[in-house]
Amino acid sequence: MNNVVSLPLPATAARPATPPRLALLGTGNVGGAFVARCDALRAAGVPLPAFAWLSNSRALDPCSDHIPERALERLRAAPARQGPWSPWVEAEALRRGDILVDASASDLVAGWHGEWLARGIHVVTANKLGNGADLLRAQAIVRAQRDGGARYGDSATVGAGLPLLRSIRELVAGGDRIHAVEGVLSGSLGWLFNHYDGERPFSDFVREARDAGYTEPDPRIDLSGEDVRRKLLILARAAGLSLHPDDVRVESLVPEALARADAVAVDGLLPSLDVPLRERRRQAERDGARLRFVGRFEADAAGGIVADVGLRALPADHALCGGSGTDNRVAISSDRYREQPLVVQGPGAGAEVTAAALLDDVIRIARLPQESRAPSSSKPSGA
Ligand SMILES: NC(=O)C1=CN([C@@H]2O[C@H](COP(=O)(O)OP(=O)(O)OC[C@H]3O[C@@H](n4cnc5c(N)ncnc54)[C@H](OP(=O)(O)O)[C@@H]3O)[C@@H](O)[C@H]2O)C=CC1
Ligand SMILES: N[C@@H](CC=O)C(=O)O
Repeated sequence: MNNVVSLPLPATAARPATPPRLALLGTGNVGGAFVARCDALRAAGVPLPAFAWLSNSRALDPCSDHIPERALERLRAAPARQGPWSPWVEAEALRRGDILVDASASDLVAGWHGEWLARGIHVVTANKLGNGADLLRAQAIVRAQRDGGARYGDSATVGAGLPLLRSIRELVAGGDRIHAVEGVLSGSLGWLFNHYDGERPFSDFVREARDAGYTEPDPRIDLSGEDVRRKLLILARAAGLSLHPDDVRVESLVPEALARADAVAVDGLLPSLDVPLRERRRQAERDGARLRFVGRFEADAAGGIVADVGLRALPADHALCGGSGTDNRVAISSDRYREQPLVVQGPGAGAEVTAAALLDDVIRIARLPQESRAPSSSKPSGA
């Protein structure tokens, strides 16, 4: 698990009879929307596990007053810290059956997913770096589910909860081979190319998408195609394909200087996107085409896989040109959907839909009977 194995591990007591509790990592856009949705559902009478604690990179709050909104406020006001230490590392121990929600974009946190699962702690994540990055880490997560008997809720990682991953898993469980997945998998890039008019600078639109909470905390992760690569890896692995990050050819939109810049300099360098994107749009317009940022993998029966991510100029009546706003639009071809693919479309970014997907997974896990919530023989989902 890379650099995380040396950190002190919270002890996990085996107390299967106690009700599960929630722990939340990340108090940003998605974490905040998650807390707000928990409050709204509780007020509507939906039973939810209580919070054991909430945390961000700066502090941990045990939520002793049982008012998560206040804990959120305290955490957001916590002073900055130096160094790689994370407050939750020394937190009150999570127990077998508890549910850890990862609403961070942290590689360090993702490196812990397998560890928690192996200890019987369920992990529900919007963070794609668990099963959408290194193949060994994704495989360890599958093994840890099997060994620890805990569930991995990853609905929020692709399409912000759209029934994409679920559909692929159900097709595979039903005996289908997945032949191809192709589509607009980025909500922010979908929004950008739905709105970019070639008049106002592209960088203005990027700032709007960032301020609306559609982009990753660092918008270069979207603009470089990295976010789509991660989603493609998650989908391919759900389809049973052992795809490595380097197996995906990625065309980045980010000029070299912007790619190399420190985080604080990113905003000032966004205008370096403007001229190249204006030219791409003008050329597409001359050709009667539309720009769409597309991710695709195709797998043949012999195990060969082609996977790529990049900006394409598509005929205006192309199936992937449909949709609006932050819509994802994704075609899945399989044994049964050979001639006409199964198409899933809907909002693929935004804090509210993402938080709803996280909470759906939490509710699904919390409602499982105790014995199937944490048996040593429960079936793993994922890669
Ligand atoms: N926005 C969207 O539409 C979607 C987002 N996602 C995913 O949701 C995740 C969160 O996105 P978003 O809310 O926009 O991001 P934000 O930047 O708004 O929030 C990230 C949070 O993670 C916290 N964090 C960072 N490192 C650590 C750490 N080591 N331990 C604990 N907490 C940490 C940050 O803490 P601090 O405040 O101290 O910096 C911050 O509170 C990302 O992984 C993203 O890919 C998934 C689907 C859709
Ligand atoms: N930044 C992502 C958010 C959801 O995963 C996107 O643009 O789709």
